[in-house]
Amino acid sequence: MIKGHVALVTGAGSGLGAATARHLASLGATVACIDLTEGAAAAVAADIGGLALGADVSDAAAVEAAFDRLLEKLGVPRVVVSCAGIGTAARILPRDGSLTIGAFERTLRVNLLGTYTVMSVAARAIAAAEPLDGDGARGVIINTASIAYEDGQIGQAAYSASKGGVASMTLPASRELARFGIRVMTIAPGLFETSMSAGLPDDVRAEILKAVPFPSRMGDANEFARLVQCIVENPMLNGSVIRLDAAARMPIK
Ligand SMILES: CCCCCCCCCCCCC[C@H](O)CC(=O)SCCNC(=O)CCNC(=O)[C@H](O)C(C)(C)COP(=O)(O)OP(=O)(O)OC[C@H]1O[C@@H](n2cnc3c(N)ncnc32)[C@H](O)[C@@H]1OP(=O)(O)O
Ligand SMILES: NC(=O)c1ccc[n+]([C@@H]2O[C@H](COP(=O)([O-])OP(=O)(O)OC[C@H]3O[C@@H](n4cnc5c(N)ncnc54)[C@H](O)[C@@H]3O)[C@@H](O)[C@H]2O)c1
Repeated sequence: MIKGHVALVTGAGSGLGAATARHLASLGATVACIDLTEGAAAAVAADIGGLALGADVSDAAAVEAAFDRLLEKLGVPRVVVSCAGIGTAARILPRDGSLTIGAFERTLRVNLLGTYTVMSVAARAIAAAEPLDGDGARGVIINTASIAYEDGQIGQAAYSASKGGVASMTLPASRELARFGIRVMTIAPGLFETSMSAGLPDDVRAEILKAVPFPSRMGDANEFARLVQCIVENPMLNGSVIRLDAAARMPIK
């Protein structure tokens, strides 16, 4: 389902998405790279001979338009990996008495609604495609949560809620899409070295790394990409959330 097929990666302009796009291309896939703007996806797409597409995943019309272009240029993707997302840090009750409802809404729109939107648009196209094997497999959708969906720190109520939603969607989505030969899996990474985690204050990062048993380090984006490959290549992986975290359990803050 990789070599000689089309794959779609969102958030492909950076970090885990970029590593995944590159890895799938190295395995022989033609990869469509979605990011906020076509320009943000362009460098990775150019490097791998893929297609750069610009779309805010929280904007359904933009996702549908980008997908229409993907179908026109490359055809139906059989592997869809949603990495697009934002990290949000905001207390429910900051000291200044402000309300952080806007941050909550934006976080849920991008991380949860955006993931659902991409999954919906992709599933509609994949379900109409020819089955690829004796099982009747047509494709696999891999979404990205975070260990924060279970170990959320102070200031991660919005982020953890968004990732908890992504994790909770996994089983019902896999149950529903099974009839179309589409598998749905979720990866919940621990702390990985990317632009997003670079935004963490050093003291926060240090405290988290103390709680990472082995290997006690930040993950490499290629280690995420290799799990994507494993999921695609093992048809018995369906409806599950895999923590990719070196046994980390995050501290309160
Ligand atoms: C300014 C920092 C921006 C950080 C950007 C981070 C971007 C997101 C990065 C994500 C990385 C990858 C994510 C991935 O999925 C893996 C992970 O999840 S790794 C874990 C990531 N962890 C976080 O993102 C932590 C998020 N939380 C925070 O960063 C902070 O909690 C905060 C929201 C920025 C607030 O910082 P504080 O240091 O707590 O500063 P405060 O000013 O809020 O508080 C200081 C002090 O005052 C006390 N206090 C606060 N509010 C009140 C109140 N309403 N009444 C009374 N007292 C209050 C508070 O208790 C503090 O004291 P202390 O906590 O020391 O007792
Ligand atoms: N880095 C980590 O430690 C870590 C850990 C757990 C989970 N995650 C999750 O992994 C995913 C990838 O994160 P990353 O670390 O590679 O971050 P990153 O910031 O390096 O990459 C995220 C990419 O998504 C894009 N993006 C953001 N909002 C978008 C939107 N609305 N529409 C389209 N594209 C959008 C960004 O432009 C960026 O290119 C995110 O969902 C993040 O929550 C990251």
